[in-house]
Amino acid sequence: MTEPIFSQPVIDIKNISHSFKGHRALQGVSFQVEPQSLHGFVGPNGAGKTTTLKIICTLLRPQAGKVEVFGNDVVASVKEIRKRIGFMPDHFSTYRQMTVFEYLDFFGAAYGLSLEQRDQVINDVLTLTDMDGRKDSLISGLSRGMQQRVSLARVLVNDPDLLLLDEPASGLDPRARIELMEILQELKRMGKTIFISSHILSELAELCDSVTIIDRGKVKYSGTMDGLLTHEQEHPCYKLTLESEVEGLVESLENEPGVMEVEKTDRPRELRISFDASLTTTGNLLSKIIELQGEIESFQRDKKHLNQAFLDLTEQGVR
Ligand SMILES: Nc1ncnc2c1ncn2[C@@H]1O[C@H](COP(=O)(O)OP(=O)(O)OP(=O)(O)O)[C@@H](O)[C@H]1O
Repeated sequence: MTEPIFSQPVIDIKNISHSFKGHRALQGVSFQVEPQSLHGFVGPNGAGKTTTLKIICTLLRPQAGKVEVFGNDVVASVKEIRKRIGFMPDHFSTYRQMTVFEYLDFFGAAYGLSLEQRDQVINDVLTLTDMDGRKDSLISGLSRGMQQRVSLARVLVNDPDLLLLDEPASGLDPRARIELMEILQELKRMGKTIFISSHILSELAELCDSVTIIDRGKVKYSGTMDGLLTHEQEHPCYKLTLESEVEGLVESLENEPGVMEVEKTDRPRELRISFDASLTTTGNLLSKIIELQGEIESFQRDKKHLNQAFLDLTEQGVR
């Protein structure tokens, strides 16, 4: 893994507020995004995600507060910032009657790349987004998942250090979603910082290192994913996979003090166990499982449980 290039936060938001015709879309929002991290930005519809993204990528000036991207002020250093970021909006804009190559070539030219550079860059970004074979396809004929990947390829044309993605997974089927997440992980490995908005926390839980949760224009949490778990950790939930079935294990665990629920998941030999942390510990649970002759294959925190944390923090919760 490469060492972080920047010691300062890539995005530093200090106390920004923004209103539209008297409606307060953002109220005193502050948070930071660390270099080379995958940072989730989660909130229900209308929470203020797009407004914040637009401010970060210099499309909207904050009415109060200060935003720095790579240490540059978003109001004073628009050009410097734009050179280093790539913004992917939540909808595919026009250009549907172009081929994938024409579309990327158009943006490459707009970024001032020469003909030779464009050929090279377009091949690279199509390989990265797994769209090699689709160079000559019309954009209008591509599936939504493929259009999202072309949109991502477009964002990569100027080799940005920071990617800002507005709801990139919305409307994608599970397979396309997984493929997109894999591409984002690869981009992170390449040293890019990725800021990704979503209204579904579970969609980002496995992917992101850190997360900011926003609701009705106010930040409810900002920090590591694991920190979010500890933040709301009164009733933690773990997934247990056993080497082999153990008869009566579910019932025995359910009778343990502090255990709230034990349920079998769709996967073979996998159980989901939630408990009251003030009454028992993971150590107690593991001891009990071993005592009952359970051979443990894996025992890990269930990140889907994060949805509960999100519901606790926001009034509307996840859809
Ligand atoms: N141009 C605008 N004019 C008036 N109101 C606006 C404008 N843009 C956003 N808003 C309002 O500001 C609030 C925040 O909107 P924003 O689009 O930032 O939320 P969001 O979290 O991105 O929502 P969604 O998930 O639905 O896209 C909403 O109440 C929205 O209606």
